[in-house]
Amino acid sequence: MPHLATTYAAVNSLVTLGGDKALSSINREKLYMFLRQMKDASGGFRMHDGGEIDVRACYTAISVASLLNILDDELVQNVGNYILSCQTYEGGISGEPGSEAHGGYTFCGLATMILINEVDRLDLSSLTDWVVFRQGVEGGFQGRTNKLVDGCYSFWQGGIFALLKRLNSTKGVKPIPLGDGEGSGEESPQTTASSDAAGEEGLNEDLSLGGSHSEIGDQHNTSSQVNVIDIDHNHSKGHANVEPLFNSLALQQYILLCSQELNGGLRDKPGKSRDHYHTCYCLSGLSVCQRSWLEDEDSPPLPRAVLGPYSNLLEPIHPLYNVVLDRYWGAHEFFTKS
Ligand SMILES: CC(C)=CCC/C(C)=C/CC/C(C)=C/COP(=O)(O)OP(=O)(O)O
Ligand SMILES: [Zn+2]
Repeated sequence: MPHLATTYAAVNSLVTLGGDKALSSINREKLYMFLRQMKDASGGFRMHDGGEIDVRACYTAISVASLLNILDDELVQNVGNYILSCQTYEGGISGEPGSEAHGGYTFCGLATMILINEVDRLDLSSLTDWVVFRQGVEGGFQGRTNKLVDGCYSFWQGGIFALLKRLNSTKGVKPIPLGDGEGSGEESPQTTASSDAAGEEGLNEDLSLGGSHSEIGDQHNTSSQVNVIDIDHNHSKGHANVEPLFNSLALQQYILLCSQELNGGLRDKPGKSRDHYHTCYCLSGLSVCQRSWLEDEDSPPLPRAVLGPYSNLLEPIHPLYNVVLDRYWGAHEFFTKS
């Protein structure tokens, strides 16, 4: 049975492999049809035929569609309303309406809202307030209030900071219209999340977030205002620094010293076993954390921002999709042309 989680993992894996052979092996027409079949009348998505509707399904569907350049109005319709209905009184986002705010779903919800260009509809101030209190004394993040820290939240919560930082950086999200170019030039509203990260040098410079989606043939209606962002890493502006809204060195300490298994691989916490899931999300969390002082993602972090030897520095990732940044650009170019 096709499933959105495995679809997301497979597409990200192929993008990570990169190259024409891997990228052209994805049947985008059939994948688009699958995504349409998973779309629910509520606006949300199901994980699989007859499966659960939740924020993770919305993210995996929209992320894959965006990465493959098959995102259109039909897929986007009412997703934003569904995600909004999951933002809780605490400020974070739950898996389904009425559930508890959780880091995994908050990342998924925030990233989805950015990808569909509706992030300004969330209460970003209370979301920021919620996430800044999720770092434990151990240095790692917990997924939800009063729970234990766990290495995988280094990305789910740490990735939220990476996204908020870009939204906060005065440059905002530049809408790129699909199809006929209608609506171009409009700036989306700036977010008002905590401005603590601002105030340092370089924050008034342009970090445009822009991208474009093309159609697969004439199949999809892409005529209206479906927008997407790409984080533009092409502006080199030296070493502008912003203070992260969490303790970056403490998180790196937790990942490297508590989550790392001496024989290789990473884990939730000492006493737990290593696995691929925690290895992936601890490393992605470490990568965004090492760059949390940087306003400009294009320049390398200063040595003091990287815990331990500078050889600990990981490849940058794209924080919306969680793929190595270089490979994201390869896929972006490939699917923009084809
Ligand atoms: C794209 C993708 C794979 C998204 C998944 C997002 C994600 C990690 C969602 C969290 C799921 C969940 C119910 C965790 C609680 O488990 P728990 O009660 O064992 O953990 P906790 O005590 O830390 O809350
Ligand atoms: Zn975990």
